[in-house]
Amino acid sequence: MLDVSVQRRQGAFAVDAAFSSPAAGVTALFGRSGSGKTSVINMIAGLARPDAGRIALNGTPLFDSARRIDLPMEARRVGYVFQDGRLFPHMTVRANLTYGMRLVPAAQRVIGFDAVVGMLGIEPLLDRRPAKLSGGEKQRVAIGRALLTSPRLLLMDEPLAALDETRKGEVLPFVAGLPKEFAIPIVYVSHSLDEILKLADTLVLMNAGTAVAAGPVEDVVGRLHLSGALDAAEAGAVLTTVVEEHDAAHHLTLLRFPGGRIAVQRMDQPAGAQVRVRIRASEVGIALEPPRHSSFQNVFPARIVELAPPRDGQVDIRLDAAGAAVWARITSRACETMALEPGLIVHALVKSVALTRADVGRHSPVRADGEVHAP
Ligand SMILES: Nc1ncnc2c1ncn2[C@@H]1O[C@H](COP(=O)(O)OP(=O)(O)OP(=O)(O)O)[C@@H](O)[C@H]1O
Repeated sequence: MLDVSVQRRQGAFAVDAAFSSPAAGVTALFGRSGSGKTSVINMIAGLARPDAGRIALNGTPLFDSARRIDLPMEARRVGYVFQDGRLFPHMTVRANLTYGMRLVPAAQRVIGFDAVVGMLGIEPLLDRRPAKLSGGEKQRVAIGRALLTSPRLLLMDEPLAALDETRKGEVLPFVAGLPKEFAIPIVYVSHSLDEILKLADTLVLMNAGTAVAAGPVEDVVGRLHLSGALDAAEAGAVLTTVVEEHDAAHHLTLLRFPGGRIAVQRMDQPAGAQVRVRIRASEVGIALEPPRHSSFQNVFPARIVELAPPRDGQVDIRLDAAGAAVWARITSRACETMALEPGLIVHALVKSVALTRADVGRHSPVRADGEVHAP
């Protein structure tokens, strides 16, 4: 486990955050700009000192104010990938990669040069200098450099933020593969739910310096809704599903979850693959009877769990579809006309055209022991 409980005042801003996450897979630190995400990972890395608190990795304290423990950065064995890579400009890619590796005693080096270079596909770049690399290539080298220090924990601060969509798409699969390839837990700072959907096992929600929720991504995203941490347009749910089949003629992929089937824009994942799909509340409607003639491709029964207070004439409603949380957003007028209330069984309607590739991410959860769940 990674246990973090830190307090630190920096100017007018106070961090007072506590959370625990499995020391396996990817833990995303998510929240608005200025919520304290970077401050927290800087304290884990040893770049910033908490005023008080404790940080421990698998029971080993990295910092403990009560016991006066404050391991220097190098003794923490934590790798750090910054937004902008920060490669040494005067060194070749090879020299950048081996720089960190040499600082680690040979006996502690558990990750090999060839394995990292192969996994990140950077072999053709080894003799170039950073100025001759694209943004995505630089970030892959920065990830490689951090990995070659054989860290016990890898911290990544929005490593894709400086990249355009194409480059993001190029680097993201490498990041997603790291926990499986190298069994290193990752703490990943992001304010993009799309990235989190594709990468993270655990989600820690930061708000105004505090960790307001922590847990499996699906659970926390469902709760994010009412926390004010998401813009209204982004609010919704994340479902874990399995690819059932492809409908090539209609350019759709059919996903199965305990509550039913969902058709999404055609994706490349094979049948049987586990994928997550993000369904925004604004894409979900409610009917009292299953519609007989409608364009909605996705209709499944669900029970109303709670109704949020109306805002600007709209009501967000949490539904339970065979254990999966789904949010619907309808007008308060429709809500009144239909006399919706907790406990009522209704039918959720979701437009397939709304569910694009950006909303679907392959995801193989990592267990606490580092094993990756099949499929
Ligand atoms: N050294 C410092 N001294 C004073 N204030 C600081 C210092 N470092 C950060 N802050 C303030 O602390 C707050 C949290 O900053 P932090 O960088 O941790 O947020 P963040 O969630 O990572 O934001 P972003 O998503 O924009 O990177 C901000 O208000 C910032 O201005």
